[in-house]
Amino acid sequence: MTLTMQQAAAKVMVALDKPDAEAALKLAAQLEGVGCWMKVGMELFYAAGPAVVRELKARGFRVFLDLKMHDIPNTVRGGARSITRLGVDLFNVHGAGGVAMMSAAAEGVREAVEAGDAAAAPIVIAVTQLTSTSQAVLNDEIGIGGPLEAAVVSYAKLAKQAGLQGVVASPLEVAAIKGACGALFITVTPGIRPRGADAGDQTRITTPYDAVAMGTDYLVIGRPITAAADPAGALNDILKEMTE
Ligand SMILES: O=C(O)c1cc(=O)[nH]c(=O)n1[C@@H]1O[C@H](COP(=O)(O)O)[C@@H](O)[C@H]1O
Repeated sequence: MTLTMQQAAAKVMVALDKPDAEAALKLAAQLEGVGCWMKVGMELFYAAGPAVVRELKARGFRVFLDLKMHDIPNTVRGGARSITRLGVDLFNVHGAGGVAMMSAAAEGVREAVEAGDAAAAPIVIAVTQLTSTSQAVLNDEIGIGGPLEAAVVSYAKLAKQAGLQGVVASPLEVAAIKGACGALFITVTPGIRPRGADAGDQTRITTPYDAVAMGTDYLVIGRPITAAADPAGALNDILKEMTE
């Protein structure tokens, strides 16, 4: 299926990895009206907190809050309640916490919605293996044996069992995840690099075009946009590539 520019924009989550609200909102202003999501991660949230999330929502962005919660189930349940009250559209927990922890996140969301503290339930997804992790690091350093794809699919199945709606993985694993968990199980994929862009610390990378061809639902893209001299132009080039 060929995407329109609007459909492509709705699949892009821009990683707003900035040190403070001023820098983040300045960048967001340049991308307003395009239709992309904003991802607020640790760097920005630890500095600017819930206020920056509310401001992005007020400016019309859909927001992915990326805090990768990983703690005992009771703590994660409470964290999920707080995040749900904040009104984000999607957030993640770490799959490494296991089924009880991931289920607690889903329960926290339900509790906040049932208490009338949130208008809608955010989508909850689990991180599988970070896109900076290579096959060699997984096997030789972390100590998980076998193919990386199998480890990712195993996390995806646990996330589904826990009642989560999807996972974070690289586009390279999307077909295997959808094969194991169904076409509707959401895949959110960082590790996106336009041809010729610096991979940086990412190891499992694909181009925006390949990510779309591999069937990913959402492309998380940071530095190729946020570190560009013209972020709006860089995003536009990526959207054009996605519609090819
Ligand atoms: O959960 C995430 O968003 C995430 C998971 C993962 O496996 N890899 C990964 O890169 N991310 C995030 O995706 C973004 C990628 O940014 P760039 O590498 O600058 O495009 C960063 O904000 C990461 O924190």
